[in-house]
Amino acid sequence: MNRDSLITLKKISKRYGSREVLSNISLSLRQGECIMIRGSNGSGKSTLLKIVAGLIPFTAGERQLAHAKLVIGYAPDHLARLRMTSTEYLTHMGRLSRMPKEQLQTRIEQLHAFFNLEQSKSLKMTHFSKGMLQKVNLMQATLHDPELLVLDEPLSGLDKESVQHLLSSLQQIKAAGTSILAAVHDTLLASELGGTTFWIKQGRLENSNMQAAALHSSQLSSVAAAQKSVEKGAVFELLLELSEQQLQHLTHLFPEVVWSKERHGLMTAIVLQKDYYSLMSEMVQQKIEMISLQRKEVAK
Ligand SMILES: Nc1ncnc2c1ncn2[C@@H]1O[C@H](COP(=O)(O)OP(=O)(O)OP(=O)(O)O)[C@@H](O)[C@H]1O
Repeated sequence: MNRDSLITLKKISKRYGSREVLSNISLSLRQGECIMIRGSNGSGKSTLLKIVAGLIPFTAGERQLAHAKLVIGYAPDHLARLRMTSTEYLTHMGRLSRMPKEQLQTRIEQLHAFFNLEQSKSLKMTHFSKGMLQKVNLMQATLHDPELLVLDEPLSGLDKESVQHLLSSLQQIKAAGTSILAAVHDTLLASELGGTTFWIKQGRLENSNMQAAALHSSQLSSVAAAQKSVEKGAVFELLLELSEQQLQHLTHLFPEVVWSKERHGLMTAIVLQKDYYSLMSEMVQQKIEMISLQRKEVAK
């Protein structure tokens, strides 16, 4: 195991019955690092996160921790609207893990202040909005001040204001040195927290930064090399001006488009031929401004 790594997965595979969901996955996460995991529904993101968090067993491979007492916080993709207050819920969670009473009380106070939920700490969670529930979900994950935070789609289904609150909380958590591993459906969290994005495709892990770097090269040969594994034909490089919401929308509709941030808030999209016409028509509908377009032929 790399000396700087908090956690390393080596050739991990996971089967549910006869179905292999994860195949030969290797991944290493260092202190302070952020890693985003993307993939279509059912591709195995949650399964991978639960393995990292130590919540489920795996079929083959190795999971190595930097030290035996590594604290990992895990936030599932949603928290139920429980018939208790956030204080009662967090107290219950803290007691389950035998946190000393006074330390637990202080920490719960701190977390309500940090997530701006002080006003609601005596309110039953049945009255909470999705954004408030997601904050409590993050509060339970950070209760023990984890070195690694594992988050399953932390921003999904939230309104713009809740997203902004959570993003700034996560930025502060990251700035304090916590490593973050998150399953995400779009580029928003990655663009705010930075780090590396991986895709799970057919049970295997692919590094999308490597894919993007290869596709970005002005050398036609490297475009061809990156493309070869996907399909033959042309690729299109678009420079676009679009809002975060429009970016999320397009990412959701076209998961194979590779995005990267440029200066002055512009984005480059590398688009495969098969997605090109539907992406263009979606852009017209969304009134997205295109600054430039380049077609790059791939030699067959
Ligand atoms: N406990 C389980 N028993 C059997 N199959 C399971 C179990 N948990 C998950 N699966 C299956 O494993 C596959 C991967 O599921 P997983 O929840 O990890 O995907 P995901 O990428 O997180 O999906 P989504 O984006 O929809 O949340 C799916 O086909 C799912 O049905």
